[in-house]
Amino acid sequence: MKAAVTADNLVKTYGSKKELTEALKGVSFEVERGELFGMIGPDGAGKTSLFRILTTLLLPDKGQAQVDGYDVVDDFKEIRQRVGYMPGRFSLYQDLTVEENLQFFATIFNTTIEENYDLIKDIYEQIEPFRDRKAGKLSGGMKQKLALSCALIHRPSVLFLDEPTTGVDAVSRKEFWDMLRNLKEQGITILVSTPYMDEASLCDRVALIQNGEIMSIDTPEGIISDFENPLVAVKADDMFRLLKDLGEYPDLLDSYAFGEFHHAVLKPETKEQDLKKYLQQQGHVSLVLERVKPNVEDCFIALMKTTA
Ligand SMILES: Nc1ncnc2c1ncn2[C@@H]1O[C@H](COP(=O)(O)OP(=O)(O)OP(=O)(O)O)[C@@H](O)[C@H]1O
Repeated sequence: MKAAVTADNLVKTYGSKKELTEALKGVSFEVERGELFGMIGPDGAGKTSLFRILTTLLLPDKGQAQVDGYDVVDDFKEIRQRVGYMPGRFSLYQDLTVEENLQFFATIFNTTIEENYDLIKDIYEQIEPFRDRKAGKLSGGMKQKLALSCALIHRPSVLFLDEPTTGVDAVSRKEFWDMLRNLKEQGITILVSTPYMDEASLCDRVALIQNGEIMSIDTPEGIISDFENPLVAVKADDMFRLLKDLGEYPDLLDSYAFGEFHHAVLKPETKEQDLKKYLQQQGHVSLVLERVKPNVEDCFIALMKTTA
């Protein structure tokens, strides 16, 4: 069976020669049917450009892509019937009510709410009590649920969600990922983009994207297992001076602020105790230094440095 999505060397540039932005610099990847696939990268990495190409809203300059077996340029009409797309800024009609929005999306896809209600039931039921409220008057979490219901109402086989959890509170974010897992169980292939590295662990596989290039594609566990060097978390009273002193330690590969700690990547074979002694000699007080397991954000930072 063919993959749900195949991208082969996609290139997209904006602007003219004077001011050229290379949004995608030859992006290739595949998503299997039924996968929950995360495209993870910061603002400006190229995620929106990529999703727009795959949903036939933007033409690539070079390269090819297929969605559900159809070519994104030649077969755009077929693809539009088969994909659901939830853009970063929800594509809701603010002046229409919840129910009118859903009705509208059902009508343009030549279907009815009733026909596919089983697919959206669990999601839509949560906002149904507000079905007469204008979309513009909904909370962020409710808008997100309505936008997802609208993107699903024609029962797409591949669903593209562009930064669906950006600016959404932690509880709604968690609920949203639970909804995605339920949809995956119903056989829908899902591509979701996010700038939140902690959401990587919720995907089957992820691609880490930066500056229009995919740096790595793997399961979240696979990405983490590629991080081979010892990693320590360090904190002390003077965090600013601590980062500076870490930067001067010869057996360190990298150091960066990480929440309430700094993370320090040691050269292989380097002993944490030696680093601790060095920092104590530098006069750091309330020093805490502990070996930690890397997470996807550490891997992203390490890959950024090696591909820069
Ligand atoms: N219409 C456009 N004209 C010029 N430059 C653009 C246009 N759209 C995007 N870009 C630039 O292309 C690059 C990739 O943008 P894109 O929106 O695809 O990335 P992104 O990862 O989705 O980030 P964001 O979350 O900020 O949308 C950025 O440098 C952006 O400024």
